Amino acid sequence: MIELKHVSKTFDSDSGGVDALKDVSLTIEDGDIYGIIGMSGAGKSTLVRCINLLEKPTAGEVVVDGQRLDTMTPAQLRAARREITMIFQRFNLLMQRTCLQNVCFPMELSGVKKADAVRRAKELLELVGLPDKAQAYPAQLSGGQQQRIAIARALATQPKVLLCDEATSALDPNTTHQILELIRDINQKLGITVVVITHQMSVVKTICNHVAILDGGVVAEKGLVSEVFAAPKSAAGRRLVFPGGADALVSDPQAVRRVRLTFRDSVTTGTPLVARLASEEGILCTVISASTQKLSEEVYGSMLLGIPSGQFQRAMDYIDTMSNIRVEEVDGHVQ
Ligand SMILES: Nc1ncnc2c1ncn2[C@@H]1O[C@H](COP(=O)(O)OP(=O)(O)OP(=O)(O)O)[C@@H](O)[C@H]1O
Repeated sequence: MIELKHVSKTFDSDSGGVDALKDVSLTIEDGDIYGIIGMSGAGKSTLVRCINLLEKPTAGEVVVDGQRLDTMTPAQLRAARREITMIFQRFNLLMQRTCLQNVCFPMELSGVKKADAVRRAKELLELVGLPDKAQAYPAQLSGGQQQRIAIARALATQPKVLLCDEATSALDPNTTHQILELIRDINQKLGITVVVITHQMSVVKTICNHVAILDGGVVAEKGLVSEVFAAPKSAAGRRLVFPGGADALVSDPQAVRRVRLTFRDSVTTGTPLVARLASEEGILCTVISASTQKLSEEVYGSMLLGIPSGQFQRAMDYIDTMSNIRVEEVDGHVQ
């Protein structure tokens, strides 16, 4: 289990301190795939670097597998870091070494005998689907293949935790999908806990079970991906899940009040709500935006309606009678 308890990180800069993380508390269970998402500058990289103590928190505790990392000696920390490995957006492979030598490298550092290291490296190249690239150099590989080698190298010390810092951000959508499949496969086969840092919703939706949304160094909300993404409660969550600030331009806030409806399951998403409001209640709403998404094999719908101000309460009472629909009024900025 990874536990961050009231972690804060302040960087010194010429113009004063920068509070990159403010009182962040998170628990990531063993074997989970946990996404940390947020806009640029939200503190994602700082957070992930605090998990393996590449950054030392200014305050708070980092506990991995029951061991408190932030009070360890450098030697203890080096040993603990073998269990917490990391992959990066730019792969960070050693370009003068072959793929096999890259995968052997962390084993060399930790004193594994050469023959054993080579045997394990070959198994890992097999696991990531590139057994034939052992003697190739990184520059001879595509970005997706380089990330596979980086994953093999990260697994060389038999870690318990794999940290992925924007690991697919430099890849095209198809390759991204393949790498995410590989990470999920490794999580299932080896039981490794995975922490995914990303600014892409699609990445979190594809592989994560849980997610925390970071905003300005603070955890704005956290929970199951299906729950957070179906009905985000925080302003930062709504900005991520329902982008489209232009919505505010397409209806007159003086004449209509806006509500966001979120639906769960295919029966509810199939309900002709707008038509029923019109035919049964005589309320003519405008649909400002609407979408459906699939999360964890469930279908979720979201619709932003403009309801004529004079009929607002009647419409809300009617919608309240329907099951599996969550309704909330949103302000003029449509968050
Ligand atoms: N070494 C540093 N010195 C000073 N400020 C820093 C340092 N590292 C990060 N920061 C600041 O901390 C804040 C959080 O940065 P961080 O890189 O963690 O965000 P991020 O969410 O990962 O952003 P991005 O998605 O753009 O990488 C930013 O304001 C950044 O400028």
